[in-house]
Amino acid sequence: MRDYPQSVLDEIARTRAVLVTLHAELPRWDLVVWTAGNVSQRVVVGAAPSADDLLVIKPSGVTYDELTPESMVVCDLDGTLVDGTRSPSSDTAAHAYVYRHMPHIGGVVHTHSTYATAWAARGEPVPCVLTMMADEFGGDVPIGPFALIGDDSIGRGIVETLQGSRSPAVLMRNHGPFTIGKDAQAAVKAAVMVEEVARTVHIARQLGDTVPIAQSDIDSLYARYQNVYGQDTER
Ligand SMILES: O=C(CO)[C@@H](O)[C@H](O)COP(=O)(O)O
Repeated sequence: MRDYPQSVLDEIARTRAVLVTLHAELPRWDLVVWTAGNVSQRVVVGAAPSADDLLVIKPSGVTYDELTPESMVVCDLDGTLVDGTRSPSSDTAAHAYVYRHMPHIGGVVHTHSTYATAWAARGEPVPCVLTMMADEFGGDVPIGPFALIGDDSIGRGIVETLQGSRSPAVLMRNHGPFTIGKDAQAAVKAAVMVEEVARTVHIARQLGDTVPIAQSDIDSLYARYQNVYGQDTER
């Protein structure tokens, strides 16, 4: 790690602390059990995001209450360990692939949250029938391909599915949700939101047919939420 400038080392230390807080959000919102799931954040090494960047991620198989800044693992974007006393998450290759191929993405989250994973088990996209879905996902929550862990397959499935979508979430078939964002906090928010809408639409389906939203309305809602919501001009 000594080959990196102090500014990068400082950002790594800050990111390690941020990731402890963000990992705690997964059990807080009932998105994981035991050691399932993981959160990572990109650390930009040069003047702009590139394949030379680093990622910080949780150690594999460690329970959430044991996570500390020091336990967080640093890898390069080939998934090779750069700094850490434990093995990196078993999903590190998937996170690294996303960062290599989506330079605008700064955070990746994976959970096994119940309702989103149930949709993944059925291989059916969550239809955009809620204004909240239009706001957050700009349309349906897509299904990604079945992919075995251990190489670039999961990461490739995430990127191939999301590159053409406004959604920050993909339901990898038979596995569960992966979410992306400008940073890890944005990706954690998407993980919370995808479980919420997966649950609501599931319950709606149990009560009867859902009613689609016109594409023009989805586009209008998405544009407002992404560009106006929460800003001073909203008030
Ligand atoms: O989905 C998987 C494995 O298929 C992972 O999310 C595990 O559930 C958590 O693995 P670690 O991050 O602890 O290695």
